[in-house]
Amino acid sequence: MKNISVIGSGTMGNGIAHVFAQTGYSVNLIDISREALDRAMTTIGKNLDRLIKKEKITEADKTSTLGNITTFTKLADGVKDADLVVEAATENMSLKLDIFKQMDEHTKPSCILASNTSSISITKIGSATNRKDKVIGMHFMNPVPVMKLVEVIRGYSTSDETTNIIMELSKKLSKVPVEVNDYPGFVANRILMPMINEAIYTLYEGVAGVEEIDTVMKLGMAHPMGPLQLADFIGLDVCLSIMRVLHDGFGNPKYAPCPLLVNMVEAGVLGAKSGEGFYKYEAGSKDLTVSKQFQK
Ligand SMILES: CC(=O)CC(=O)SCCNC(=O)CCNC(=O)[C@H](O)C(C)(C)COP(=O)(O)OP(=O)(O)OC[C@H]1O[C@@H](n2cnc3c(N)ncnc32)[C@H](O)[C@@H]1OP(=O)(O)O
Ligand SMILES: NC(=O)C1=CN([C@@H]2O[C@H](COP(=O)(O)OP(=O)(O)OC[C@H]3O[C@@H](n4cnc5c(N)ncnc54)[C@H](OP(=O)(O)O)[C@@H]3O)[C@@H](O)[C@H]2O)C=CC1
Repeated sequence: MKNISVIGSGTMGNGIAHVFAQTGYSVNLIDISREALDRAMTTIGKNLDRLIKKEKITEADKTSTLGNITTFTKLADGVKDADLVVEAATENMSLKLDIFKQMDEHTKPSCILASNTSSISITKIGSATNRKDKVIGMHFMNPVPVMKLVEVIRGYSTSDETTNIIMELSKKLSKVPVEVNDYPGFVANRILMPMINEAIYTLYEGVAGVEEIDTVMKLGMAHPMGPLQLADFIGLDVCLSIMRVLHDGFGNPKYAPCPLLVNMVEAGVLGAKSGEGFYKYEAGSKDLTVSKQFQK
């Protein structure tokens, strides 16, 4: 396996492109938006600079990593030589079905088609292709260059061969793969997202404020980030999409998304990527200030 294409260059796509390129793979990074691609290359450059500062890599490593990445705005051009495509576009079922249909048309028949989806059925995504055995979930965690886990999700028809290739490839990226079956939210978000949703309900019901909720979970449970800060970090739109997949998939009211989460997403308040969520985010500042909306 030599050529990797990554579709979507947002929060996750840039990190996935980064780790493949740093491991020596040739990466085609594809997004519909040229600005998103430019932003992604700037982010990858900054994250490589962090590693240089910590003397983990050299300037020459940075140059070769960036040199391994080529950007494209047309899917057909970016995937034609791929041995593996990792789709990391917006968490939306119809969008993913359309992208997988296009991937199936424009890639070599031997190419494996993976999705970084947080929760959407790999079996359903596979149904948009004529190679269901080669469709798999390759779920990286955010921030991709730092987090060790890759959740590898087998769809109903995913072959042993495809699963083994992706398990071994994840190890080559210095990650730890864990194989799971294809049910809503898989394992990671079946457990994480109801906790985040419950933290939002706790705020919504006035049990405690933003900082208090996050402090309880950071100091009481040794979480590196409180659940509200983590929701901002993941993206509130992504959190809402995942809760909807759990709610629809299991039909159990315990997964109903908190109305406050729904309202925030409808208002375009999406967390760190939009500059505001439960906290305010200013470019270049590491300070965390609670959003005006939630100040006492
Ligand atoms: C929604 C889904 O489907 C699945 C998901 O991804 S759920 C989200 C999973 N992720 C988490 O739970 C993350 C929780 N948060 C954390 O682990 C930490 O807060 C964090 C790693 C993000 C930052 O850690 P921190 O100690 O506060 O900050 P900081 O000291 O600056 O960074 C720690 C390390 O991460 C690196 N880092 C931090 N943010 C980074 C980023 N965005 N990209 C690349 N590297 C980053 C730093 O360079 C630093 O590296 P070293 O250990 O080599 O020094
Ligand atoms: N955020 C997280 O913590 C995690 C997210 N995930 C999953 O990763 C995937 C990506 O999420 P995330 O990176 O957060 O999302 P972002 O919104 O940050 O990025 C998605 C990117 O995909 C682009 N895009 C939309 N449609 C297309 C298309 N047809 N072709 C190519 N690119 C397209 C978007 O462009 P535009 O902005 O112009 O629409 C945007 O640049 C989702 O499936 C999500 O569930 C998995 C693990 C963690």
